[in-house]
Amino acid sequence: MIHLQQVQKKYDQKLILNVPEFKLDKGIYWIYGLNGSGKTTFLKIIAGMIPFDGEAHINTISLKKNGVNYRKLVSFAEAEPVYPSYITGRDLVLFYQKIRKATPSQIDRLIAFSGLGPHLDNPIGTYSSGMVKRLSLLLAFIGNASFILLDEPLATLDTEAVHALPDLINEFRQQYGCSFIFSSHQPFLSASLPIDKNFSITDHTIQPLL
Ligand SMILES: Nc1ncnc2c1ncn2[C@@H]1O[C@H](COP(=O)(O)OP(=O)(O)OP(=O)(O)O)[C@@H](O)[C@H]1O
Repeated sequence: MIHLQQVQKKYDQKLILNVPEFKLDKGIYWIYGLNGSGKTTFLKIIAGMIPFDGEAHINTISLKKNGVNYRKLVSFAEAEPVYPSYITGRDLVLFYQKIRKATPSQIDRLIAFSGLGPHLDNPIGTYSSGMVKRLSLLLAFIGNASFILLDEPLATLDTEAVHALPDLINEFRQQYGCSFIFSSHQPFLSASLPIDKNFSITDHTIQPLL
């Protein structure tokens, strides 16, 4: 379970998010919101990637008191991922595999999903934007995170990858018990997945959509 308490985020004294209390059990969740409403900020707070006021727990582990163990429970794929141009896709995959203790069979499955096999030994600077996006999704799924956060996961993906992603999500949900939170403006995923609850970010806070 994710539990946020008294969370506030400001940039330059400007309030972006104010979430007094937020709880999320296992499941698949969708976050809507206009451009600039705070979806990415919200996901980055849960991922432990940006400073904020308040507290976040996953399964009783505190981000602020035990950040190392907290971050083992959560994985995040950026909307617009950027990597150093000179390292290869395989460098990153092997790094993630090592630190997240992923099995070779899981890595093989994710490389197959990504379709990047023939390109993995090339520097990321030679990848197209869709290939970089596929790599970022591959990396987010490595290991056994309790929550996988996908920010605009369909952006720049071709139709083949768009159709492969729901299968991967369902597989990881069943095989590893992963939960997912998406932010997306594109409706395809919500039609292809059993979404447990939709949320909307408006007026700096997050509310369930009825
Ligand atoms: N590093 C930053 N410095 C200053 N302001 C920021 C920063 N990051 C985000 N913001 C501001 O915070 C607000 C929320 O941004 P965020 O990226 O979370 O929105 P979003 O809902 O994900 O938008 P989009 O749908 O366009 O991706 C915006 O007003 C944005 O300008």
